Amino acid sequence: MQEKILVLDFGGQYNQLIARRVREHHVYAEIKPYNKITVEEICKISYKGIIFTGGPNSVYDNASPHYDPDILNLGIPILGICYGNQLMAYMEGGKIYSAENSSEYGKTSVTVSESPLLKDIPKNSICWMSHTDYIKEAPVGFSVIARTAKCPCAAMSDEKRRLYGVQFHPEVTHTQYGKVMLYNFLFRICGCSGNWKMDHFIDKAVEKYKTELAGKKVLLALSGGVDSSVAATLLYKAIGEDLTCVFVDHGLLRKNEGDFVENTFKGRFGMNFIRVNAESRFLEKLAGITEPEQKRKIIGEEFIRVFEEEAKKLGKINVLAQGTIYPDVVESGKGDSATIKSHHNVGGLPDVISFDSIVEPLADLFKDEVREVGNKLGLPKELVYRQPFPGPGLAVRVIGEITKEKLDQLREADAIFCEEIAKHSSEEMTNQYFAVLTDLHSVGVKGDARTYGYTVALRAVTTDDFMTAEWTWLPYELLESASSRITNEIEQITRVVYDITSKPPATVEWE
Ligand SMILES: Nc1ncnc2c1ncn2[C@@H]1O[C@H](COP(=O)(O)OP(=O)(O)OP(=O)(O)O)[C@@H](O)[C@H]1O
Ligand SMILES: O=c1[nH]c(=O)c2[nH+]cn([C@@H]3O[C@H](COP(=O)(O)O)[C@@H](O)[C@H]3O)c2[nH]1
Ligand SMILES: NC(=O)CC[C@H](N)C(=O)O
Ligand SMILES: [Mg+2]
Repeated sequence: MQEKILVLDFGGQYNQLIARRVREHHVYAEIKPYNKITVEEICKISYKGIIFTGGPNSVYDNASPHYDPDILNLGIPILGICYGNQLMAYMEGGKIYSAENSSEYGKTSVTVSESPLLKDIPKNSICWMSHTDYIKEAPVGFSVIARTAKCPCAAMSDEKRRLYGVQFHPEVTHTQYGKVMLYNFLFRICGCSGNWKMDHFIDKAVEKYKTELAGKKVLLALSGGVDSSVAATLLYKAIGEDLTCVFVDHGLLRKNEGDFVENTFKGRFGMNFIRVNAESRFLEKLAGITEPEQKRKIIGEEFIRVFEEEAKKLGKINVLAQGTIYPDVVESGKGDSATIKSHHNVGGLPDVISFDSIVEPLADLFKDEVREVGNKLGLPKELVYRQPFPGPGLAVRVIGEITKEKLDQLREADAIFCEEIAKHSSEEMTNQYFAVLTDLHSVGVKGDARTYGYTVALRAVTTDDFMTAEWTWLPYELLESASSRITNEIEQITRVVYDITSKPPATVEWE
């Protein structure tokens, strides 16, 4: 029988990441919402282990999600992460507090003691935190097995009952020994053997869509980014000529991007390709709008209206396909997860759509898994390793009201920053980099005269899955030449700052 791990979902941002990390150890993992599976069902499936995820709630709120206490009596090893850890401590009689200065976000030094969960991990290392509440006293029967400066119980265990909890996130790569901890849990504690292999995702998907979409025509929203290009190639393999790719130039693209996408796709890969120039209608709809969520919703709706019009022109097309990936879904708020931002292709979709169905072949995958699929499909490297670019484009990088003039300035600033990164051969250091036109004016002096112009923020991040990220330590010389060129070459920009915030607590984009 196939070994399985249950990931019990309390609404954390990293649930799919936990499943994926387990997958990387060749153990199959299944995610279930905490209230959608009973203890009897858990017993019947005979899971090798259970992982409680993090979540946005506080355990002492009566309305917060709780598990059935019998779950601890099944004899199945359990690992609680963050909220899952706090919940286990709380329900077993430990003390959970929240204090103004108890929050920890991002990289944190942790000191561990001996435990099967922490085998082969040095006494001092770095873990990744994202919490406000903390366990002040572990429950009776549990020992404290890790501490940080602010967290008196950063990990706990009841070895006899094989119950473990960690306050930090072993599933994110920034936790130095997270992978080892999960290995220890799966192999030393749950006794897994690791015989599961990632099935041939491509073959399975192609088979599935061949059947599901037989006789149907599909319009694929193609941005020229990694995700939709991979989705297009996958669907083209399944349905060939019945696929039409529509690329919308909404006037919110980077410098020369529309032409790049058109030149890359037109007449290549054999796919039907249409470019729609829609700048004026997008800018009209966005005029005067400053609130980020409202911008995203307007763009999400306008995209769909364009796709509907194109579908009508082409005859009967009932299916819309998008390159949605898992992080788009989770940040838009799903189940018990908090809404961080409505990605235009998920939370920003309008309620009424004329397509019968939406197909998203990559919705369970992370960016780096999508790239792996792209490589296997033989897509060119410059496409597979393109840095991501959000569907709402520069609309979420012009803070405040959007105007064509501001967009043009930002396009220039962004192009200069990108050129300088290339000139300093720093592309390998960073996974995404761009300029933001802030809404802030500041006083400057150019040619002995007073100026009062815009402030541009530069952002570069290092990450593999875009769920968490660190700001990139770009060389000072690069930052200096980018700043000097931007303020010299673009008259209205008088100040340049560099964003040094990790995710969390910030996000990659500013809006
Ligand atoms: N300009 C566009 N024209 C048509 N469809 C788009 C456009 N921008 C985004 N989309 C659709 O929205 C989806 C989500 O956008 P997103 O930017 O997350 O993905 P992507 O552009 O495919 O990849 P990447 O994350 O690498 O930029 C895309 O996969 C695509 O289906
Ligand atoms: O298609 C998209 N539609 C959106 O609305 C959107 N918002 C953010 N992003 C991209 O997602 C990654 C994570 O970004 P955040 O930390 O800002 O959420 C980063 O790579 C962002 O560029 C988006 N992509
Ligand atoms: N990431 C989490 O699971 C956070 C748990 C809880 N909401 C806290 O802030 O402490
Ligand atoms: Mg994109």
